[in-house]
Amino acid sequence: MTSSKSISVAGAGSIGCFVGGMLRAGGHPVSLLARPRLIEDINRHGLKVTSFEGIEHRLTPAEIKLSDDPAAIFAGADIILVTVKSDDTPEIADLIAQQAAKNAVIVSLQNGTGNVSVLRDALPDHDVLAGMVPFNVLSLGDGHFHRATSGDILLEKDDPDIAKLLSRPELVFRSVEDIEGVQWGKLLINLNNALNALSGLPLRDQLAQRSWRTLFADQIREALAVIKAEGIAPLSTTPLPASFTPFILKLPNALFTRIAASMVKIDPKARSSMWEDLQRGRRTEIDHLQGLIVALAERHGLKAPLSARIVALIRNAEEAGKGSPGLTPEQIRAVGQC
Ligand SMILES: NC(=O)C1=CN([C@@H]2O[C@H](COP(=O)(O)OP(=O)(O)OC[C@H]3O[C@@H](n4cnc5c(N)ncnc54)[C@H](OP(=O)(O)O)[C@@H]3O)[C@@H](O)[C@H]2O)C=CC1
Ligand SMILES: CC(C)(CO)C(=O)C(=O)O
Repeated sequence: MTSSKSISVAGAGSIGCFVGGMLRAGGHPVSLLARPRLIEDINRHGLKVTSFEGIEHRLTPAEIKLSDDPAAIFAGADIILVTVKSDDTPEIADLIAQQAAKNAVIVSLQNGTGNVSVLRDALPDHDVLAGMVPFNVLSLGDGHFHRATSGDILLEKDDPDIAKLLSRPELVFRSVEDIEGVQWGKLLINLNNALNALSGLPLRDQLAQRSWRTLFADQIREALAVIKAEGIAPLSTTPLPASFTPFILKLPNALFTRIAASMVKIDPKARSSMWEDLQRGRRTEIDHLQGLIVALAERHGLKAPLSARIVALIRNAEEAGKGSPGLTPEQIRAVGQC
């Protein structure tokens, strides 16, 4: 493999634009499959990628290929990064199947645990790799995408090593042996996406409050029991084992803040991707997060009342279409006395 690869982003939004922009700044030719409104934004303002540590790159529209036509974006791609929301994976997989060369490597950079099997089923002739993005990216408008928390992108081990090829000091990709464990570990962390979306608070303000962390911890405990029944061992992406996370979350504010600060950097603007979905009136990924826990609980004859409650509250918020309902942890628990 040569060092510069032609990279296509399948579904440019927060993650696709940030990762795509950083890879372009690192010298790879990058093309983005995007909606017309985003193409218009980037054509007008350029693509700006920034990060909480002070990184900033500005790319002119001439430096990045943009189109809403999958044929124009996927033909000639060496690597296709899938960055659509989970409900859109079947559709994007079909578009890739129709337009991409067979030697294109497909990398899912999505949350949830089911996207890679959807891609593999639709793309049997392709090498499909699982990936996991631990950090938060905000779409700030006018073609500006801001990375608001820390962490390296983790990829399933492959030969040749795609992680090594894509990695650069400003955006590290690392290959890991047990990507499935990592995905399940991330799912536990993503249980807070819905809480953050329901709260309407920036992540840092939300997690600074013990009552929110306790609710998050209770959800993790409920999910861990279900995941264990499924025979899965989730892997933590922090130095602490996944089973330890609820204990840390329940610590008093000052102690929690000190421990959390040593593990993750988080700037005041960070919010979950589900909050962004509610704000924009889009369908969320709730079925792939708490919804999956509820489905697995049913399969094993277990109960997951807290997850079920949160699914219902997110559904209500999606239907209302008014963004975050701004609930408190007490209001969330009171809905069903959890
Ligand atoms: N945002 C974050 O901070 C993080 C997100 N993730 C995960 O990464 C994945 C991507 O999330 P995120 O970047 O936030 O999602 P976004 O919704 O911001 O981006 C996906 C984009 O793809 C577009 N899209 C979908 N289908 C097509 C198509 N056929 N042609 C052109 N454009 C298309 C969507 O448009 P439209 O909305 O109009 O359909 C949307 O703009 C998710 O699984 C998420 O959970 C992981 C870590 C952090
Ligand atoms: C914020 C983060 C990184 C963890 O909740 C995320 O994965 C998301 O927003 O989807």
